[in-house]
Amino acid sequence: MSKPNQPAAMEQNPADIAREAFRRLALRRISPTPEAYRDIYYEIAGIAPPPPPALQAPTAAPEARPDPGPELMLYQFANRLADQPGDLSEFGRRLNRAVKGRDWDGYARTLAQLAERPAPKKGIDLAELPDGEQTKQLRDMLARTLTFAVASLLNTNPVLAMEAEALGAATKEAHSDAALAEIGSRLKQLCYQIELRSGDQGEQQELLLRLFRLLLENVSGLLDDDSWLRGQIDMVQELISGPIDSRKLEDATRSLKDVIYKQSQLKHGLSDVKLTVKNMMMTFIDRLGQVATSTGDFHEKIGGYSEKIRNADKISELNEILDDVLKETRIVQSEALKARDNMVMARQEVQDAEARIHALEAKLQHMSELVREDQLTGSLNRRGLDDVFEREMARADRRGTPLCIAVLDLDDFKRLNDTYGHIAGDGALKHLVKIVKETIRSMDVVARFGGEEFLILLPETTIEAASQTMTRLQRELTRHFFMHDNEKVLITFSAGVALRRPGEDQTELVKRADKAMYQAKQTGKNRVVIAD
Ligand SMILES: Nc1nc2c(ncn2[C@@H]2O[C@H](COP(=O)(O)OP(=O)(O)OP(=O)(O)O)[C@@H](O)[C@H]2O)c(=O)[nH]1
Repeated sequence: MSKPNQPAAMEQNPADIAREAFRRLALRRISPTPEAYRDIYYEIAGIAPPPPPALQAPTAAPEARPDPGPELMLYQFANRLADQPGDLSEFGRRLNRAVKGRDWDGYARTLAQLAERPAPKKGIDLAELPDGEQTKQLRDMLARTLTFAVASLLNTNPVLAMEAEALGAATKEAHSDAALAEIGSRLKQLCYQIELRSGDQGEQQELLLRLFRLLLENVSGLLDDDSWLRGQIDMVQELISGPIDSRKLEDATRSLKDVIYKQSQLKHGLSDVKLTVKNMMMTFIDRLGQVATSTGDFHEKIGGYSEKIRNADKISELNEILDDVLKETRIVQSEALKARDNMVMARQEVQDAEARIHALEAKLQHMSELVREDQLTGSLNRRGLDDVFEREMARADRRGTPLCIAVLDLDDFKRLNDTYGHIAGDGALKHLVKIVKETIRSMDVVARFGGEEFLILLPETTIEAASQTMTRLQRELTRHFFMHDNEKVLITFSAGVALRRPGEDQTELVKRADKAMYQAKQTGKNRVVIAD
């Protein structure tokens, strides 16, 4: 505010002093003459009154300054007020007119109106007026909010944080409409930017949480067996399911660290166990291979298993391989283990000795079987069959191998006899035995059971294989006809096959096979029926 040239005591606020002077005149019910005003004015200002001035009529020269003294002061006050912006200037002009017209009542009325004038309205240049107490507080609060609160909340975005601080500083200085309008627009822009960023941040947080949940689900998928770890994972999932705060995140991190530590321990332990099992199995297979060198394709299979074990990377795979190995091993196991050391040490000697023994045995067997043969067909007779039966049952029991028999009966043999004669019938029986011997294995034995009925003994044979052998024999008979007087005679037979039950004797077994053979007869002949 520019200051006029006037006494020191007046420098404080002549308008206020003038206003107070008129208030006191009114209170004391004193007429507002210049003299009365002057006395009270100097009383309020606390200075000695000057000697009475010689008044000069302001009407004589309207633009001329009045003489110094109260009128001059009233004149000066009016002029200064007229220089003020807004409605103050109108008050100034009215006071000026009153001074010039020496209309002291009018001057007093105008001053009273000035005193009662409401607070300045919007539109007055605030730069020229001091802040009210509330405005000051509000301005301060806004500046602090921007400088400290908003700026520190924006610490992840330095550009916006700096703008918030700059706005805080500008708010303290902005006293004009234009400055406030500019701050308002910058504030609006800042709010818009913050809103944008907070949307992005929320989206990023959601994406991170989704990623985290996905990881947790995968980790828990790896932990089928461990209830402790599953509990930890569930806890972490529960922690992040609700609203997230830093405490919850800390808890989740701690729990997850425990899980990761335990998991790494488990993984380490698991690979150790796998390696140990692998090595154990390799050693086992190597030893088995050494023991079983003479067991032909078993040895090759064992080699294959070693390779499989080397390539296996799951315990479950190793288990499957071990099962297969054990299955293969079971057959040779008992013999292989019994003869293990001797076989390795003196394999060649054993093989030679075995060969000699076999030759000798075969010779002996042939000789003994001569008196046990059926004279017509060359198959075993019943006595021979009984001996072989006894031997094969004992062997099957010892080895735990299956033993099957088949009972064969030629179909319509009576008609053949009747048609071609008995000699032809005999020839047909011999032809049958010849084809049987060519079809069955060397270890199988055929015996004539009586009349046109035969029995075939099939050691180490499953019931399915026995049945297939009989069907194959029927096929062979249709391919190799019995020839009588250059005539092709088709011989067929019906058969019943039976697998010996554990401990079952010869009579029971033959009875079951016989029953099955009769079923084959009754259901059309030239058939094979498996006994119950
Ligand atoms: N040539 C000859 N015939 C025999 C011999 N032993 C038994 N037979 C005959 O074989 C025939 C058996 O006849 P059946 O028991 O009625 O049986 P089938 O005619 O074969 O009739 P199905 O068994 O029902 O097919 C009888 O005629 C016996 O005489 C033998 O050593 N030589």
